[in-house]
Amino acid sequence: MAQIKLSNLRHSYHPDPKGDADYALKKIDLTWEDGGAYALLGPSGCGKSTLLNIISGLLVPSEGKILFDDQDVTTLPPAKRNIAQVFQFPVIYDTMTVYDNLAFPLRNRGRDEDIIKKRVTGIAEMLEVTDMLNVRAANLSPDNKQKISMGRGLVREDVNVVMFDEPLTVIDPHLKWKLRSKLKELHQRVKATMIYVTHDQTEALTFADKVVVMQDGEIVQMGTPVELFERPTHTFVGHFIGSPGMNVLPCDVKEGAAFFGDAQVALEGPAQGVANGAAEIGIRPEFVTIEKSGAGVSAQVRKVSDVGRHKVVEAIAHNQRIHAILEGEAPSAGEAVTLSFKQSQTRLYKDGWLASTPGEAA
Ligand SMILES: Nc1ncnc2c1ncn2[C@@H]1O[C@H](COP(=O)(O)OP(=O)(O)OP(=O)(O)O)[C@@H](O)[C@H]1O
Repeated sequence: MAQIKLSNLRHSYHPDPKGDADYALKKIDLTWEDGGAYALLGPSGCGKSTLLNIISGLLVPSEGKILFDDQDVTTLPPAKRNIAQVFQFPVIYDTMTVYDNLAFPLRNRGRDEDIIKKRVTGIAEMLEVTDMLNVRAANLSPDNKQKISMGRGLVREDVNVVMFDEPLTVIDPHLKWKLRSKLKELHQRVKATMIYVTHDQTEALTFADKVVVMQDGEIVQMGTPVELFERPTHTFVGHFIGSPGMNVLPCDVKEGAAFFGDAQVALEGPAQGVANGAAEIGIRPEFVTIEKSGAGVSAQVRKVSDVGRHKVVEAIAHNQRIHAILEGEAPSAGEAVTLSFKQSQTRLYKDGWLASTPGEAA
């Protein structure tokens, strides 16, 4: 196992990159601690595979370094990096038994059969595939094949990192949650450094202790699932995480106070150093309350969706769509209402980045 450090990393697929727009990875400084369970989360095209390929050695970055503990591996080929990878589609040998598939990475490294047996049966037990050990892999269902593929990634005890690249793509939706929680349990037992790449927030938040959120070649936040939910440091994180995501509303800042339309909105705390002019208010739907009348932002209900555990209300105010999550009774579409935002959860963002701090507002 190892700590993995990415230092001043940039990557461009252009032969002669000019500006930031030519870089698939803009500037990455990041440390993955030894034994951590990480998710790398972001939309399609944000640079996740590029970053993964740089860590695995399939790609040499245009600039910067990769360190495994203190060893500089920037130009080392994949075979010399001692990593395991689990891909979107199962990588297993159909003609071999499940046992031989799991044993393969160890036999490849010349391990004793005694040790192999111990590791293979241990991993099989964790994955709940012991009864399949003598079955030929060709006869397995797609999700069992992917389980074995994961097992092959986890069977070696000497890897620096295990990387999962969208490993649940081929899994039936009703089995996804099962494999997701299995993987989390495996991490707790195996204690290897794991990086799980996905564009699915549920997968990222259930698997990882820490989630790295990427957008457009940049890391916008690294934090625990709770941190990402409670204090998104960028509006992209607020919007991308949550269902529905954070409301991001244009506002006007005057001497540190934020105005949405003509109403002042009380912020969580001071927004020091934010110049007068356009900015954004961020408030999660969980912290928007709706009253039939009273003080607050005047709005009109556009739609109410019953999603089982709660209702999601979509209201319009100053031409902006605002979501609220309600547990009890909800208003009807077309009704005039007033919205209020829980002050301690109302944040100010400037140019996308968090600009308010908790405490007494100015
Ligand atoms: N081999 C390549 N040559 C040129 N451009 C590339 C190459 N691979 C990726 N890119 C570009 O680099 C950017 C990042 O792509 P990358 O595949 O790393 O993103 P991603 O987040 O993994 O997306 P996805 O989830 O769709 O795989 C994109 O703009 C993509 O078009």
